[in-house]
Amino acid sequence: MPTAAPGADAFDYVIVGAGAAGSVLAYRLSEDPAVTVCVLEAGPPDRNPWIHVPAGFIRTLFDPSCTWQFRTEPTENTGGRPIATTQGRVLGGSSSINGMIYNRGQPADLDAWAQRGNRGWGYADCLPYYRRSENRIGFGDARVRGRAADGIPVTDMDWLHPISEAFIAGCVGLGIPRNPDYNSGDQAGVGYFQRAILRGRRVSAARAFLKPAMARRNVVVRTSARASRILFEGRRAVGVRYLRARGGPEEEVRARREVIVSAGTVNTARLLQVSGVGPAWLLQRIGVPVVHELRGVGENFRDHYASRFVVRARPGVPTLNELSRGLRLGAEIARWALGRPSILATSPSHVHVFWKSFTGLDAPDLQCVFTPGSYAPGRTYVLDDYPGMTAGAWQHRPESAGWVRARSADVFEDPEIQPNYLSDPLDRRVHLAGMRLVRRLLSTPELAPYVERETMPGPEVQTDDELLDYARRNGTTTYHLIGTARMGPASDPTAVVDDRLRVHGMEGLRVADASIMPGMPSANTCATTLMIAEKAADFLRGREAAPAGEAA
Ligand SMILES: Cc1cc2nc3c(=O)[nH]c(=O)nc-3n(C[C@H](O)[C@H](O)[C@H](O)COP(=O)(O)OP(=O)(O)OC[C@H]3O[C@@H](n4cnc5c(N)ncnc54)[C@H](O)[C@@H]3O)c2cc1C
Repeated sequence: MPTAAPGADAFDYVIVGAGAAGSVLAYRLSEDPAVTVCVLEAGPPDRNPWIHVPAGFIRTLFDPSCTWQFRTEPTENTGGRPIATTQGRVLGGSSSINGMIYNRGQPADLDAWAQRGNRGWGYADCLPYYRRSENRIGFGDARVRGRAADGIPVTDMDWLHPISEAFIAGCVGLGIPRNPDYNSGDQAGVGYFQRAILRGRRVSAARAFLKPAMARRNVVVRTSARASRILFEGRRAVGVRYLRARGGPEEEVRARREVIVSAGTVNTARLLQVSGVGPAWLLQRIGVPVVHELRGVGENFRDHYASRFVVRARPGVPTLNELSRGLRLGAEIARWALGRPSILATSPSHVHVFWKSFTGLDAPDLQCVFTPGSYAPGRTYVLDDYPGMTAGAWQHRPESAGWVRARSADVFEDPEIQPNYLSDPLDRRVHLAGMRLVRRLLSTPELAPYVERETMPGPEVQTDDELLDYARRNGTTTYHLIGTARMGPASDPTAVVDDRLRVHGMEGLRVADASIMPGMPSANTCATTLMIAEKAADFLRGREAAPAGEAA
């Protein structure tokens, strides 16, 4: 039984991770002035100015001072390449470095969670929590969209490019309807993305939720505090040990009520493992005594794997590539400073297409994205020095699953991350259909006036084998990591948390972040993570579930 380290202090709740989920939890739990909350965050405060300028995404992604520069294990399906699955390591977590897209997915995603035995997680049950965490500014059905003053602002794209308009018109010409609100519960169609951007600035979960929480007297946030171990008395979590630097002295904070792990899909699994909760064989391998065997910890890892097509635009078309250089960039900066629409305040993807890999499907199984700019071959987010446009596609709900496994008990050593991208035959089939759809979307008569030629993969790549070979050698993550502490009933031997997010077999320990998702939403993952944290806050506060919303 661990004894309190010198200087240990105690709070009602200790939250590990000030990311998307941790920020919401800190805000909601501290609404009760009678409780105290401590948040441990491995990264620094979010003072880096590039975090707050939406276009700064390109810079922060590669900056190790505010990111975990994780790499996956190479496989044949990634052409022997490791893939950079970078995550945010800063206040706001990945919501401080992400693409800012707000996308809830499809009602059926959540209904499938409920069908797996997770009571209270159907779409109608979750809808009030999406609404609670959102402040939709713009069009939307009031029964579905949230207009909470303290929610994350979700605005419409305000910088519209003629190429994007032509791309959308081309999609409509192919029979894909224009969708006025893909977050309404009816996702199919084409249109502009909605974003967590307000008045030209990114609104991370830290800005929306953590900062207001920090203004309260009952919240303490410790930055550069990397949790190294959850402390247990028997099966009960009683606190957390953390390190300020590798090899430094361990400090300790005690939890009177509960420890909540919100460290993100990779780090949550790793922290549970190094604390003795996980597959016995793995704990033995890394030399950690077993507190409780749970073989699902770190398993069921999923991500979206995307392939992108690049088209060279006709000379003279001012795409993002030209607008982000020289005098034109100066003009864009001036527009941004004046609060006018500017490329500095856009999300990396501008247009969405949610569509089907074959006709006859009930709902889209593909997400396609389009941007009137292009990136240099093999280099993520470095713009080409000629006019270009990019479209990509990924499968909504991949079957391929992998794992996250600690390599040692040292939380400064990156864990093994194996997503097994494209390993399931269905995923390869849907991925191929997505690539062929993207090519069709880039070949419409409406877009033709802007198109010179396809440069990636290029017209010589035509057969299924050639396209898959291109996907294997050039595909990338979309950074939507989920599933390593999957929610499910105790009868499921691979479940990690129950439907109130309590870790099976333990007391005083919950997980609330993207890792609990039992299946991949048909979407980018931040909106659903915020919803999960809102629900977790109600569980922790012993509140009745919010009345179920309208099912779509
Ligand atoms: C580059 C990128 C682009 C993305 N684009 C989008 C998008 O456009 N739209 C969308 O919906 N989703 C997007 N996502 C995904 C989305 O941001 C995540 O799903 C979401 O942030 C997950 O929230 P989380 O709370 O689970 O983890 P995170 O937000 O990653 O937060 C986890 C926090 O825990 C901290 N932490 C980890 N380990 C420890 C430890 N041991 N001790 C203390 N603190 C610790 C981390 O530093 C981090 O701050 C993107 C993600 C990335 C990385």
